[in-house]
Amino acid sequence: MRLYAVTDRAWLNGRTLPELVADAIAGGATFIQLREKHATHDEIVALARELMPICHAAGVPFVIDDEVEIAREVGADGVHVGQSDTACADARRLLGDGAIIGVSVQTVEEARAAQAAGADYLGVGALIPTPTKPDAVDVTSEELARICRAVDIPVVGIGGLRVETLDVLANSGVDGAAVVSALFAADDAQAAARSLRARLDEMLGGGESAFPALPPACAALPAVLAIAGSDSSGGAGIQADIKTVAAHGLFAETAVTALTAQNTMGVRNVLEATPTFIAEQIDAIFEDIPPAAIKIGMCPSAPVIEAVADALTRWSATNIVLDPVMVATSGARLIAEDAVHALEDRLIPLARLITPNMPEAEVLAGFEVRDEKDQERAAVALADRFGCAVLVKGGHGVHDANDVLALPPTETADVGAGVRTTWLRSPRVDTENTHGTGCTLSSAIACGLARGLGLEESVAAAKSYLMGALEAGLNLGAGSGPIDHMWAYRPHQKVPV
Ligand SMILES: Cc1ncc(COP(=O)(O)OP(=O)(O)O)c(N)n1
Ligand SMILES: Cc1ncsc1CCOP(=O)(O)O
Ligand SMILES: [Mg+2]
Repeated sequence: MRLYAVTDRAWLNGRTLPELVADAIAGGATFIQLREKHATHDEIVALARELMPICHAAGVPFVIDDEVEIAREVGADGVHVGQSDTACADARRLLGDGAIIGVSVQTVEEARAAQAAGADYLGVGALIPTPTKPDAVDVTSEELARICRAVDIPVVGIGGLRVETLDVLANSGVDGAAVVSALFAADDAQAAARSLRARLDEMLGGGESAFPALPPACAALPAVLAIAGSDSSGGAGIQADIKTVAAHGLFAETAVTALTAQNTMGVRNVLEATPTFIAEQIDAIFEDIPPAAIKIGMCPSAPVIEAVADALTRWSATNIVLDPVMVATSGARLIAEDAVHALEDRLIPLARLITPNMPEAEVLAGFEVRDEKDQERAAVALADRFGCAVLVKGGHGVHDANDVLALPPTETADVGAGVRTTWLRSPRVDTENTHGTGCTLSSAIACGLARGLGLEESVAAAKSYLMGALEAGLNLGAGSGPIDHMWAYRPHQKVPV
């Protein structure tokens, strides 16, 4: 809701509304509302049908002002209604749970009532009197701030907002600005959107989100299943997976393979779940809310690996990212020899991607992996042998964290060709607090796949997310502490490139 564009054909001057909307989106508009007070029913329908594909191609939600029936007729993402329009609860009944319903409010009482009636966001204004809506009720910046504090749904300010007046939003708690004339009366809507967006990002923090936008009106949230062990200290394992999936705006599911008693200084004890119970968890999940992607972490023994592989085969699971947790950073082996064989024979063949660190790559490849040349050779050998993509992580390097991704022909759509490799290079973040980085990276990759991103894109986005979590500089516990999974939600957080 950062830059919410509300249309008006009053200033077309030979241009078309679809052109202006496309320009506004190209300049950084994040939300579009069709508001044409002088258009007929048929004109609004025709305009909506032209604008909707432009918005959706860019992942931008599209709602219509006032006209609930038309929103339903054309399949818009939702409506925006005022205090004297169709009531929010009626709009919800007509459009269903998946629709986006915005409500204009001018007071805290109206804001609370709208939220209680099921509004998804609020428009508050006019903050500055504006000829675009001469009948608007004026709202002070103080009331805007009170409204933002009173509700927990997003709020956008509206009315007289231009780059020079955006300061009225400062420190109010708003999520964004809604503008009409600042965009649609501008000679260059794209440039205008860019300036507004830049100023808003500067004022409200953030900027480019680390997370790709969810599809609008997302009634069926993609689920990501983590099959892994619990880390009582919360930084790694299932806990890191849940936080990562939630931070990506997705729905986390879990099948717990083992409980560990641990903190940032070490693991004190492990209690393995029985293979039968692990299978029961996976079956329960697939029978009800099948995941769009799966991350597999700690599978401590051969019977656990067999149970997981059998269950995933039974459900023809896809988009599996396997973090072959075998060797601790200290070099200690974490799973038994026969478990390594079970991993190779049963689980790796089901994976779309495996993410070994250098010591793990060494165990799987059967030769020393000490430098970038070895890293690449191991990635190619493993991708060849298992037919899946392989990310050999270089987090053990002194100065850098360069990872190599080997893609088998099935991932490159180049069936005649062999394995292709690509390097993802980044500086090493100077911190001791790296507990849970492997778990976090593999879950974040699964999130990308669940959203429908390609494998390379998912890996790049996940690496960027992990960098942000490391750079956030969280410093908890006496040992190697956890990273900040929610870093991108903290105001004014620096965003990595
Ligand atoms: C984002 C946003 N906020 C407020 C309004 C105003 O809605 P309303 O009060 O119903 O007035 P009209 O737009 O219908 O004149 C809005 N449209 N969008
Ligand atoms: C629809 C609306 N609701 C309150 S003010 C307003 C119009 C805002 O127009 P502008 O951005 O041109 O001032
Ligand atoms: Mg209205």
